Amino acid sequence: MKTSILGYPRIGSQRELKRASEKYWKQEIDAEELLTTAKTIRRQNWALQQKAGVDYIPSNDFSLYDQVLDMTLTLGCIPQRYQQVKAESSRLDLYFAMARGIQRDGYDVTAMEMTKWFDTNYHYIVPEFVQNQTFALDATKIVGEYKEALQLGLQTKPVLIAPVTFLLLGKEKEAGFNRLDLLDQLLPVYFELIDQLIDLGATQIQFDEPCLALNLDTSAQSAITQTYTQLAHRFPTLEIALTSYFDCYGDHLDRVLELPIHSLHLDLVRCSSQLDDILGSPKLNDQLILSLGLVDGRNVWKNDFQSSLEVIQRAVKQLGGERVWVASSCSLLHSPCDLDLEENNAQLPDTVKNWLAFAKQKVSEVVTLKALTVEVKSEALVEELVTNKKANDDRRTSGFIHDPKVKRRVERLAPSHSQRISAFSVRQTTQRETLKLPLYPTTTIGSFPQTPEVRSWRAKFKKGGLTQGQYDQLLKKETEATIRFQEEIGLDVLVHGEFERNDMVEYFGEKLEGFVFTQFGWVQSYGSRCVKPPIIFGDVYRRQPMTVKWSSYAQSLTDRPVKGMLTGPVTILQWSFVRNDQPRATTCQQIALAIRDEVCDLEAAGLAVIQIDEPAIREGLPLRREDWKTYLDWAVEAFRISASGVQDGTQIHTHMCYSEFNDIIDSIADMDADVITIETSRSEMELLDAFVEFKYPNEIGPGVYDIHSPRVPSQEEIEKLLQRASKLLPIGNIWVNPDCGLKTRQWPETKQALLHLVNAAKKLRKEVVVLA
Ligand SMILES: Nc1nc2c(c(=O)[nH]1)N[C@@H](CNc1ccc(C(=O)N[C@@H](CCC(=O)N[C@@H](CCC(=O)N[C@@H](CCC(=O)O)C(=O)O)C(=O)O)C(=O)O)cc1)CN2
Ligand code: MET
Ligand SMILES: [Zn+2]
Repeated sequence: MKTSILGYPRIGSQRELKRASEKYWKQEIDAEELLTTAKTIRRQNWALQQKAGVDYIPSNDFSLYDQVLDMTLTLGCIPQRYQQVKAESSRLDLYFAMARGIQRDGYDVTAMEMTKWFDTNYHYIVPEFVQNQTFALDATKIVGEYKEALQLGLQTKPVLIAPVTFLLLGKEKEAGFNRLDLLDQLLPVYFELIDQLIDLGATQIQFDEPCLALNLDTSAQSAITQTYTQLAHRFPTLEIALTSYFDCYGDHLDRVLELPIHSLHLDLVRCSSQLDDILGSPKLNDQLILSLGLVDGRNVWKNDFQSSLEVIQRAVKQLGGERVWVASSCSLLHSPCDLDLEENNAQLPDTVKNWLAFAKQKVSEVVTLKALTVEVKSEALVEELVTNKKANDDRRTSGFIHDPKVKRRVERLAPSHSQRISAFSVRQTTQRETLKLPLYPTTTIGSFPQTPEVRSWRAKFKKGGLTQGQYDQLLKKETEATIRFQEEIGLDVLVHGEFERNDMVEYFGEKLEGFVFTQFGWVQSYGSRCVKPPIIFGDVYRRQPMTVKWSSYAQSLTDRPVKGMLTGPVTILQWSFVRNDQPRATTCQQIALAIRDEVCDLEAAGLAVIQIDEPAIREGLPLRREDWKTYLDWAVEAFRISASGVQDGTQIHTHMCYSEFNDIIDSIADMDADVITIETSRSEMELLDAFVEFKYPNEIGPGVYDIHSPRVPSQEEIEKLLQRASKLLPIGNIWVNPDCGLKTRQWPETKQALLHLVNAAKKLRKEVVVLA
């Protein structure tokens, strides 16, 4: 029996990589210093897994920004617009230009598109393909990291984003071809890469094909067969570890069982039934190794050894120990690094802490599970089993997590709780009378730059260096300055700026009951950006108003409407680590009721516009279509519960980034928000198609400013986007806004970009008047 880890977090347990890359981008350190930091992290990760006794330790799971972008560069799939950067800059700077865009030294090139990695809060950079796409190998990174590990005496298992998934994750940038048609040209480049790795001594390669967790059309299905047939033919001795995760193989199961592969990985956390499906399948040959993904890479709860051991034993009984591996369910990229760092965390009671395991602990769990299966049980091992059972029993029976009041309120939910008083058309008329906004009303998505100063005040306050009064005073000043700025440039619906929030989810978690927090539980979201998801361990309710103070303060400063700003129930759920002892739908209803109370309190405090952000609603969609309806039903219902406590005149906004809504547009419409602001600018309004086709009835603000890049869009660019939107949507329904919040931006670029945005809206208003 062997143990295997699919990937380890690469930000460093103290976010060393984040700090180094941000310094590099600001030109405060040179490439060498950044690369040294990266190397240290890799070495620590490998050492940790080696010390724990993992058999198959991954390499190329490290990335300076994103593993898909790494593969894009490795395969030489560099879009035309970067050719000049490529010719004139280092590989590193080309890489970052593709990830973030570049607007300096005479360059002005937009970034590549970024989107969600399956149903996670991780984002990858979308490969771009053209009809006459060519590929060319640049093995620098993969080979470099493989050699680096060799020098440390370690033979690793390189991890590759595999060919079919690579193509499917990308996008055709021209009409007239299908990206899967590129497979024949792509495979030889993979072969060349594999040749090099084998020459260096690699015996096993992990081929990540998570597209196998999705519904695939017949051409994608045959692409899988073609790829692995050719690979096996070309490399007869290579141990092909075919890896998918996040859901079952489903319909693809027979196909993958027929592939000439060495091992097949199963995510048994997301799909516990598939082991028995496979063990019972006549297609299972007598050599295939099963990699049992039992240790959850997506959540923070301790593994339940007893039930994992039952699963392992079932597999071993039929296959023999040689054909069974114990593994993490997916890459540990989605787990926080190390629970041991939470030693002095007052916000994480020992009771709850004892129920948790982070990446480092999960590595040990994988190893311990093997030991418990194959070794003669030493006293220490028995002790581990007993302690683990105690922790799991304790969580199951803890009085800490159940609150009858909360459960009763959820049980009493009635259809009227998710229904606004009047239909949208009636509400729109009322809101037009009361809000008196111009055509093309302008607004922002909520947050303004979280400057190092703002973050340092919070850090100081948390450490006791500032009193509550001093901290509030500083935040008030920042809020007031932001209100004044918005008035000055002429925005129509203002926001308070969210300066008091560390993060749009963690902040609400801190205000709600049923959550605990880590101090160092960072998880990469994209590039250098990390989140610290709160942990929902028990029933959720609201103790007291959470945002009313800041919103009403901001409203008191101005005659223009200020938009109250809340995170919606589905997003709070999706971006937290969620208890697994009750359905997610139930936890979501509890959160929805808490947000509903807040919405009503904001209305009562005089806020006429309230935004309930649901950027994660699309991301939470199950990977397989057959599971969509159930999810969408409860997710939309939860949003409606949170939004439906107000009068007709109160305008409810929602906001969603990553707006690939084609398949779920009816559910988006069903949320019935008065206004939805969405992300569209990087895709040049393409993402609006769904709304147009559906004849989406409510108001809509397609983003016209890509806030994920420091690049400032010109007024003309914004006008063009608005003109395009105006051809597609009823003009009276169009809002003008950025793609998303501005917290990651700096003030100078924010000011310029928003000024361009407001001026573009003004220009369009005039044009419409002329036309009329
Ligand atoms: N949860 C979540 N998911 C999301 C988003 C989001 O906003 N939140 N947005 C989308 C895009 N993803 C994003 C993810 C993170 C960030 C982001 O800005 N993260 C910040 C951290 C935010 C945070 O928690 N900040 C804390 C802690 C800040 C910090 O690092 N403090 C310093 C101390 C600073 C000092 O002493 O001066 C430290 O701990 O070392 C705070 O402000 O209080 C970052 O990586 O830099 C942005 C977008 C999708 N998913
Ligand atoms: C990821 S969606 C962000 C919405 C939030 N109101 C903000 O502006 O930051
Ligand atoms: Zn957003």
